[in-house]
Amino acid sequence: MIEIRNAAVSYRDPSGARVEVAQDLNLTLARGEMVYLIGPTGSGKSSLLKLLYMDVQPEYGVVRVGPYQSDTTKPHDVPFLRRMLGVVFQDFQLLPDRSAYDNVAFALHATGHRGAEVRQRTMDALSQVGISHRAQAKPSEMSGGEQQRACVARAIVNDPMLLLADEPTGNLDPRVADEIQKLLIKLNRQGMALLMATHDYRLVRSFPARTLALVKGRLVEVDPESL
Ligand SMILES: Nc1ncnc2c1ncn2[C@@H]1O[C@H](COP(=O)(O)OP(=O)(O)OP(=O)(O)O)[C@@H](O)[C@H]1O
Repeated sequence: MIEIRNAAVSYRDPSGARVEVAQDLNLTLARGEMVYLIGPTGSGKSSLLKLLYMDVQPEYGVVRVGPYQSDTTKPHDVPFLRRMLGVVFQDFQLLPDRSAYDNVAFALHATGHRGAEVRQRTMDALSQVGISHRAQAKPSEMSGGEQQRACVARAIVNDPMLLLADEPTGNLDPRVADEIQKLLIKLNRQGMALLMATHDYRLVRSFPARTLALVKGRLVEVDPESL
């Protein structure tokens, strides 16, 4: 259902020269699978996630997400592809002047939902992440953990098949990081595939799952216990 085949990622440097970040990337994610993506800073973890939400096109090779394939998906189809994915970032990226409720409801409005359905689904998502009592709080009134829970609610409210998490615990202390990780694992067990980029080897050891490392531009399977 989710596949990267022989793909490479490259960018242009300021002089216009092509700089290859990753080559021969191969990844298959089964329905409901959980995978960690580790690697040193700058190794290309975020770029690999961007391949999947088609923010970056592969230099060569193919990316498939459900029925969408990178070489045939038109720009106007990308928003439909993204409805199948939820994305959570390290730096939350909540709208600062809106409540947790509005931040989550916004994602539903963007996909054409209206009225009572928005209210019901927004409150369900906030309940699932444990912050329904903070629905009216603005980001500045919420703890880091609460803000990340609101981001997770926003990411899951459209019921995605895959949750992409890019360093979701990077701004949180270890206790709160563990709570967020438990939340992501709970959602994964309910059937949502999870691909999580992280630097936090302590977290990977505490909650082991299939772990892939980006090493010199290539994906290598590693034993989480060995980290
Ligand atoms: N839009 C871009 N234009 C040019 N170079 C880029 C662009 N995005 C990323 N890069 C470069 O590609 C490389 C991989 O970046 P990427 O953000 O994917 O790595 P990462 O493993 O996620 O890093 P970190 O752990 O620090 O977040 C880096 O050298 C980065 O500078």
